[in-house]
Amino acid sequence: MIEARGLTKHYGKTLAVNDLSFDVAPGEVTGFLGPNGAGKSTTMRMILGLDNPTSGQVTIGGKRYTELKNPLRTVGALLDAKWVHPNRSARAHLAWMAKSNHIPARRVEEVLDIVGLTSVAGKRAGGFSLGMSQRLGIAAALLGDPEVLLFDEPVNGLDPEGILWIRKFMHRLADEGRTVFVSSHLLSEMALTASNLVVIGKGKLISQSTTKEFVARASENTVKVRSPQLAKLRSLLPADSATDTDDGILVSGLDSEKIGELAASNGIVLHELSPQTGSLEQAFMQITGDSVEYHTGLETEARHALEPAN
Ligand SMILES: Nc1ncnc2c1ncn2[C@@H]1O[C@H](COP(=O)(O)OP(=O)(O)OP(=O)(O)O)[C@@H](O)[C@H]1O
Repeated sequence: MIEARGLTKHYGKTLAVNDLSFDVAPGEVTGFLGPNGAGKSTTMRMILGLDNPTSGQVTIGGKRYTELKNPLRTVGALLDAKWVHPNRSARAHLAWMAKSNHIPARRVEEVLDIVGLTSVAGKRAGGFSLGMSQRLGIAAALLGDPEVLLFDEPVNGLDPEGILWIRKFMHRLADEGRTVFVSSHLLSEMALTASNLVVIGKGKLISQSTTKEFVARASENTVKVRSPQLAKLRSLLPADSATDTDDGILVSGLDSEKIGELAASNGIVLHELSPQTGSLEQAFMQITGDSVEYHTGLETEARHALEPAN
C-alpha cells in the first residue's frame, strides 16, 4: 500500500507536485497517468526517498522510504532501464546488487528466470536491446521479492512484443498480491494495463478511480453526428457543446434522442447519430481540458526489436 498525503515539491519557482493525495492498493495494477511534465517522475522519486517533499508525505506500508529497514525487500523500482554498467553481464550486475543489499546470491538466478533472461545472463548488458534492458531492470526490482513495485514509463520505446510482455508481467505481479504502480503518458496502454488510475495534470490530482469509472464519467453524453446541414444544426446546439471531427461533430451534454428530435423538428437531415463509447483519450481530454497528443506509440516504436545481445 502506498499512501500520499498533501505531497508537494517545489524546484525553485517550479511547482512540480502540488498537494497530491492518493492511495495505491495491493493486488492491482494502478496506472499513474498524466502528460509529459505532469510530475509523475518527481512523485515516484519522492516515494523512493530519492527526492524530499517540500511538504506533505508519502509512505509505503505506513513508513517513509527512509524509515524502511530493508528497502529493497519492501519496494522495487524500475526508473531508468539503462542504469547499468555497460561492460557488466546481466548476471554480474544483479549479483553486485544482491551482494550490496544482503540478498542471497541464489535469488539472482531466480529473477533471471522470472524475466526470461537466463540464456543471455552472461552477455554484456551494454549490448542489450531496450526490451532486454527493461527486463534486466525488472529483475533488479524483483531481487528483494518486494511487496511494492514502481515502474516509471516502462513501455517507452518498446516494440509491440515488449509492450505485451510488460503488460502481462504487471498483471502477474498484481495477481501475486503485490502493489503495482506504473506511470505512463500513453493512455491507450494504461487502459489495457491498469484497473485503477491516479490521474494528474500540472502536478495536481485530477482523479483517482477505477479505469472503467474514469472513462464512463467523462464520456457520458457524447454523440457523434454527421449531417449535410451541420452548420444549421450547430446553430441550434448550446454554445461550446460541439467539437469538430474529421467528418462531423461530437456533441457533449445532450443525448442522441434530444439531438435527433432537435434535428427532426428543424427539418435537418442526419447521416449519423451515434452515442460514443468512451476511450481513455477522450476521457482524459474532457477531464483535463488538455490538448496533448496521445497515441499508443506502437507504430513509431516498433523499430526497437527484442533482439538477443551480441
Ligand atoms: N530536478 C529538477 N529540477 C528542476 N525542475 C524539475 C526537476 N525535475 C523535474 N522538474 C520539473 O518538474 C515538473 C515535473 O517533472 P516530472 O519529470 O516529474 O514530470 P513527468 O510527469 O514525469 O514528465 P515526463 O513524462 O516528461 O518525465 C516539470 O516542469 C519539470 O521540468
